[in-house]
Amino acid sequence: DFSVYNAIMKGTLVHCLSLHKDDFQLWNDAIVGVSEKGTISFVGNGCDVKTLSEVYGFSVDQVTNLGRKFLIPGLIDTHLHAPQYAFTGTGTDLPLLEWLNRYTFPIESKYADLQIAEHAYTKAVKRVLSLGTTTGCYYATIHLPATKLLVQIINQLGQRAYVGKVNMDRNSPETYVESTENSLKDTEEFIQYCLASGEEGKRLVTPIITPRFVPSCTTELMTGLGRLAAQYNVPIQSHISENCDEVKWVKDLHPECESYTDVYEKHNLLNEKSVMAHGVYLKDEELQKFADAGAGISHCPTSNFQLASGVFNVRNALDKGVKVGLGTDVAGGYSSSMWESIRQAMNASNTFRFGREFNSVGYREAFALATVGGAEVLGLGERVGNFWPGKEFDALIVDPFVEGGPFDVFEWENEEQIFEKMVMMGDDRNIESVFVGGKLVAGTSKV
Ligand SMILES: O=c1[nH]c(=O)c2nc[nH]c2[nH]1
Repeated sequence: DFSVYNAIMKGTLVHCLSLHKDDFQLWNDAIVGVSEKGTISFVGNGCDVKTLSEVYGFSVDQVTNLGRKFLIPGLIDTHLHAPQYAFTGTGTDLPLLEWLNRYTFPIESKYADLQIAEHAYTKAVKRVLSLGTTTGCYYATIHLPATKLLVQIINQLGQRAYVGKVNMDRNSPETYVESTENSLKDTEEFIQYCLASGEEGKRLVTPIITPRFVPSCTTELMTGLGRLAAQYNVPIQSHISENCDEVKWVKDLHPECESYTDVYEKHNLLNEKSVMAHGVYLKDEELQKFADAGAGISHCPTSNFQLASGVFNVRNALDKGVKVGLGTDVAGGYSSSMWESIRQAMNASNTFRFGREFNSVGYREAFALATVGGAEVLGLGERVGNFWPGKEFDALIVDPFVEGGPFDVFEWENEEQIFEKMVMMGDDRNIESVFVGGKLVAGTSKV
């Protein structure tokens, strides 16, 4: 059991104080102190190590020198489906609604079997941790026992997470559907199970209410889930406006509502604790409702490209004051790597400037979306996302010079260029250590 409690590290620190591109900070020779609780006690300039050692009461030889390795915040995946991990990178030939019926529902229905769940969930969580995802916002399946098991696995492996038991009581296959009553009962039991697993503030896993999307939930179910969300003061996640056929279907199902956003709003499922995935086809008035409600969007560009859903305009949403984070959306997304999501977010944003003024999300902003952006969307802005003192030490040690790594570094390149290469070309070979709350959860630590 390795940890960096009570440790002091010197290295190149890269993080973002906010989503604004001027709030990107890269400090050569930074010093980061981690408390005995695994939180960040201070951040300073390595040139002042002597003064810092007097102020914070450590001895200079206690400092671990990481050399030219980077110290960066852990990545935050605001949308992924744990049961779909097993078929990531396959089933790339169908649009959303056909893809759900052909590939997704048959696989998810297998998680009634706890052996399958244990095997696949363990692989999924280990994989995303090794890629540097320190917080994941997960969908499980409709099955209560397997969803509880996912919580246990995440707790054992030490990841920070939101986990939702999926709710589906209409328009679903016979083998993968539940009654409204059972759906609500199991959801409440799941919430209580998670909340009982540890004290607020110390628990790694938070329960999240998870109506799959409007087409698979009746009004009665959505109303009940809105009530549970309020009663237990827990977050909510769902999908919204991902694909044209889906948007049209929701319009047909709910002629009484003005928009897709309005359906969630009318069922008390749109508030400052909501994380809605995709939002590709949201109209400006709907984005305004998001901004007014303080609801967040999980932008999942890898998935939007793979399922040919459409392209979300991040810049427009940010300009409207909407909170945005990034998600892999495994397995709509072909990669469980948040590094891929960062790159695809840049590509997605570039499509809006073909032949026009340069206004895309660059690598600094995309990195910010994957860290501070995700933290805000999940309501964890006070606890994770960057190296602000007092926050949890959810961090990665990244080695851009690793033997056999995915890119080369040249003598004339400066630290920012090297970091840019990491963002654009890096992978788990470069990730030496992954810490959650100061605890080593993947990789090896030489600290
Ligand atoms: O990308 C997606 N993945 C899913 O599993 C899903 N369910 C509803 N809508 C969805 N979109």
